[in-house]
Amino acid sequence: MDASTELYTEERSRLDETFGEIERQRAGIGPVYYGNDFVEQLLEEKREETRRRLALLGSEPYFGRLDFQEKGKQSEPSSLYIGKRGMDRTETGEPYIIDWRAPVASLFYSFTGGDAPVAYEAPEGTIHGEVHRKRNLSIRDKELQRVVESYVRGGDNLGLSDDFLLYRLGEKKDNRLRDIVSTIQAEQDSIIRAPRHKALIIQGAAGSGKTTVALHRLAFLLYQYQGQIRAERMIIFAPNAMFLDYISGVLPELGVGEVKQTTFAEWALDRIGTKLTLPDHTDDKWFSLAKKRPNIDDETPGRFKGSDSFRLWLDGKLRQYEESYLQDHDFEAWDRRVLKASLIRQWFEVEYRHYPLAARRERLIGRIKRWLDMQLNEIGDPKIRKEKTKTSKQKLRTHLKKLPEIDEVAFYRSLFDQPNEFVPSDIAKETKNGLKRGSAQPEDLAPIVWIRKYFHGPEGLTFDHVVVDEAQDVSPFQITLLGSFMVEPSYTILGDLAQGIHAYRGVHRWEELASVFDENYSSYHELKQSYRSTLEIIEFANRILPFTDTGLPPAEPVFRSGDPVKLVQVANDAERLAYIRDFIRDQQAGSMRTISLIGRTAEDCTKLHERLTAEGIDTNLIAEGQSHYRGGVSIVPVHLAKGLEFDAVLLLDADRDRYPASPQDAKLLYVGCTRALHRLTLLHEGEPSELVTAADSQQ
Ligand SMILES: Nc1ncnc2c1ncn2[C@@H]1O[C@H](COP(=O)(O)OP(=O)(O)OP(=O)(O)O)[C@@H](O)[C@H]1O
Repeated sequence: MDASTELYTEERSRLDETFGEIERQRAGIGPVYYGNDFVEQLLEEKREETRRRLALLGSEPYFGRLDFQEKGKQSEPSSLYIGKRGMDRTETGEPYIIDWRAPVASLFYSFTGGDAPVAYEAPEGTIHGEVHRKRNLSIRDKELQRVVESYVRGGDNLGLSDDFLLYRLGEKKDNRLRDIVSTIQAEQDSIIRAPRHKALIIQGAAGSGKTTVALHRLAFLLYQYQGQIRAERMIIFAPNAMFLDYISGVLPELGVGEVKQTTFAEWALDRIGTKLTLPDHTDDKWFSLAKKRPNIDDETPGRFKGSDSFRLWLDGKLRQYEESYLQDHDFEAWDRRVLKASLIRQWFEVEYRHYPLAARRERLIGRIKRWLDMQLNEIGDPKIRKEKTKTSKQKLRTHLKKLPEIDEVAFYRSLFDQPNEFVPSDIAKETKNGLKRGSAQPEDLAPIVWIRKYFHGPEGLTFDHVVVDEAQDVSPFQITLLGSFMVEPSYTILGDLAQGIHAYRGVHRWEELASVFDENYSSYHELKQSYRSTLEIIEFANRILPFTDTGLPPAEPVFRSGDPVKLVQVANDAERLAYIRDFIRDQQAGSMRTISLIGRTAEDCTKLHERLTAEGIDTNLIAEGQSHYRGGVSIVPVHLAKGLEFDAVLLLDADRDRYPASPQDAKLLYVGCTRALHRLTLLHEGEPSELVTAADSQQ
C-alpha cells in the first residue's frame, strides 16, 4: 500500500466509525414530541437542536485533523478532528469532533508549520504543546474525496503545505458565497477570534475574505459568548439587497441563521416609519462618465451630512430645542384654579429629566390631565362639574398646543427652513425642497434616526454586535449612530479604500471612522493576502492601484497561477458583439459556472442585454435595487459588481474616454478586474485606457 492509500484507508475507517456514532446518537434522541407537557416541550427544543447539529454533521462531519501533544501530559498526541459543529462520544463524554470555534481548534488555523512549541488560549489559561500532524480532509455527501497531509512533525516539510487551500480556491463558483471553515488562514483567524468588546477596523485587499471573515466572526462570537450575546441582537449592514442575497447562505451553513442582515437604508427607514421615501438612482450621477461627474469635497452633501462636525452641530440644535421646548405658561382651568407654570416646569425639568424628550412630553401631558381631573373631582355639584369639565377641557386642548408634537422629520426639516451659519446654502435648499415632497437623500437617514433616538431613546433596540461590510462607503455619523444602540462598542468594520467608489458619501481615510471611538476600543488591521483571483489577475489589478490615490500596498496573491489577463481590441460594434458571444460560449465550454460581462454604465448594460436577448442569448441583467443574484451569465454595471465574484469576467469598454486615469475611474476599474476568479479579459474599441495600458505593461 503506498503512503497516500494508507492515509486514505486510515481516514476512511475513522469516517465510517464517525457515521456509526452519529447514527447511534440520532437513534438515541427518540421520536419528536407533539404533546402538551411544558417540560417535555422544553426538552424537545433541546432535542431538536441536537437533531439539527447531527444533521449538519451527517454529510460532512469534519474537515481537518490535528494531532496535538499537550505539554505535561504523558499520553500519546491526541487526534483532534475539527468540524463545523462539535460532538462528544456518548459513552465516554469525550470530545469526538471539535467545533471549529473551540479554543483548541484555533491551533488548526494559527499553526504555520515548523517544529517549534505552540500554544493556545483556553478559559483555564494558556495551553502549551506540540503539533505532530495536520491533515485536511474533504468529505462531500458522506464520501471522503481527498486527504492532504499538510504537516508531519520531523518530516521533510518545507513549511506548511498550501495544497488544500489551492484546491479549494481552484473550484468554480455558483451563485452564493460559501463558508471557509476548512481553510481559514492565520491572519483571518486572528480577526475572527478577536475579543468582543472592540471596534475592529479592517482594511482588506479585494478578495482577501473580508465578507467571509465577518460572517465567520459572528458565528465565533455566538459560540464564545454563549448566554451573553444573542443572534437576534447581531446585525450585518451590507451595501444592497442583492449582495445580502449573495451572502445569505453562509450563516445558516455555519448554523447561526438568525442574525439580521440588512442595508443601512432599509434599517433606517424601518425606524422612521413610512414618513419618507428615497428616490431611485440617486447615485447615478457619480458613476456617469468623467466629464458629467460632480467634484467631491467636504461640502459634497453625503460627506457633509455624514461628518462628525455635522453631528455635533445637530446635537447643539437638539439641546437648544429641548431646553426651549417648555414655555412658561400657567394653566388656568377656571377662575383661581391655576396650575402654576413653575410647577409644570418642576415636573418637566426635575421629575422627568431622565426621560427622552418625547416621553417627558407625554408624562407631562398625562400629569396635567390628572391634575385637572383631581380639581374637577373636588366639585360636589354634578351640574357645575359637568359645565367646568367642558370648558376646562377645551382650555386644556388650547394649552397643550404649546407642547407641540415631537417629530424627527419635522425637526430635521425645520433646520433647513432658515438660512443658517453652518449648512452650505445649496445643501440647505436641496434638503428643504426634497423633504417638502416627502423625499430624503440617503445621507439624511443617519441624522433623522439620530434625532429620533434623541427624542424617543433606543425604543428597546440594543445591538450585541454590529458588522459593517464595505465600510469605506459609510460615514462617521452612521457608525456613531449604530454605536449609540450598544452598551459597549462591539463592531467589525471591514472595507477597502481602493474600492471606495462611493467617495461622495464614504470615508477617504480609516482615521475618519477610528476617530469616533475611544482609542482603547478600536484597533486597525490589514488583510493583504488575496484569495479570490489568480496570480495573473491580482498582479494586473495591483498595477491599477497607484492610480486610486489611496496609497494602499499591493494585494499579495496566493500562488495560484492561471491564464494571462487578455487585452483585446475590436474594430467596430459588430466585432464587439461577436467577441462577446464567443466569450460566453468559450467560457461555458471551459466549465466556468459564473460569467460576467461588466459594463461601464447602467445604460450600456441595458443596451447590451437587449441586443443579446434579441439574439437568443440568455443573460441576467443586474440593475440597481435588484434583490436576487441569479448566477449564470450576468451583465452588470461596474459600480454594482462590487462585492460579487465570477469565474470569468469580460470587462467591456476599457477605452481611454470611458476609464480616464482619475482616482474614481481607477477605483471602478480596480473593482471590475478584481471580480474575476479564474479568467479576465478586457475589451476596447478605441485607444485603451491609460490605466489598462499601465496594468498590462509588465505581463
Ligand atoms: N481562507 C480562505 N479559504 C478559501 N477561500 C477563501 C479564503 N478566504 C477567502 N476566500 C475566498 O475568496 C473569495 C473572496 O472572499 P470575500 O468575498 O469574502 O472577500 P472580500 O475581501 O470581501 O472581497 P471584495 O472586497 O473584493 O469584495 C471568496 O470566494 C472566498 O470564499
